[in-house]
Amino acid sequence: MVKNIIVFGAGGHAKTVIDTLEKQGLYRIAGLLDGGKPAGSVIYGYEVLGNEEWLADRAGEIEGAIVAIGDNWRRSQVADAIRSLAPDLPFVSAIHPAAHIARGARIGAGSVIMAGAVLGSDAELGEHGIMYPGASIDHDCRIGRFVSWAPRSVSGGNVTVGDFSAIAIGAVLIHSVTVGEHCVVGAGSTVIRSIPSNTVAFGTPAKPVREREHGERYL
Ligand SMILES: CC(=O)SCCNC(=O)CCNC(=O)[C@H](O)C(C)(C)COP(=O)(O)OP(=O)(O)OC[C@H]1O[C@@H](n2cnc3c(N)ncnc32)[C@H](O)[C@@H]1OP(=O)(O)O
Repeated sequence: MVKNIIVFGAGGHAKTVIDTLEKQGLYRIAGLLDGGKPAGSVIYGYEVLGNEEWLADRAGEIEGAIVAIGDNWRRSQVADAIRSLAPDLPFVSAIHPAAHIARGARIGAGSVIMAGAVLGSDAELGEHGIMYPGASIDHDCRIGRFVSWAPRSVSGGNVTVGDFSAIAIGAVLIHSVTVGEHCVVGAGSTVIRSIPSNTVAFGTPAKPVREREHGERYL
């Protein structure tokens, strides 16, 4: 049965999540919640109903939620707020029918996997992960929570990426490297050696460039 869900966020990233949900065809979008947009605005035919507080009174009418915010740290803050307002509300994942999910792959709740993305054999994408179009995570990778893979970023097998890290557009991670937590791997970089947590790294080969605070903007 089609479930009623709420999408949190009404910006550019939300448009891609809405498109993915529509193609997936499993959920009915009851509306959008975004404190930064006037209530009553309409995006792709879906109304902005208010901010997170809207949920407090109506949690019973809603069967699922997804946070459609591209920034990993902001997405986690909104997910935490939803958890405290509606602890029993499950997060759903948006998976495009043109994505390829290999045998044994596991997808954490609240994730978004867009068209042309590939999650490889026995690979694990943690909760609230994002794989943009053409992103590819190969076999046996372990990807933490709130990690984003920008368009055409790719990894070899057995790669580990810690929570909250962002792999930027077109980056390449060779097999078996580890990227720590709260890292940003810059656009077009080639990671051939592991990157410690809380680091911005870029270039070919990618080198640590500076340390990074939790939640520092990168988009
Ligand atoms: C659907 C979507 O839109 S998904 C999102 C897609 N976008 C992305 O993935 C991009 C994410 N951002 C990046 O990758 C950025 O390059 C970052 C965050 C890693 C670095 O950004 P900043 O720290 O702001 O670096 P800034 O732009 O100030 O550049 C500082 C220096 O580093 C260089 N530099 C920055 N990024 C890179 C890079 N990826 N590769 C090589 N050199 C770089 C700059 O040329 C500059 O060099 P200069 O001082 O000699 O002029």
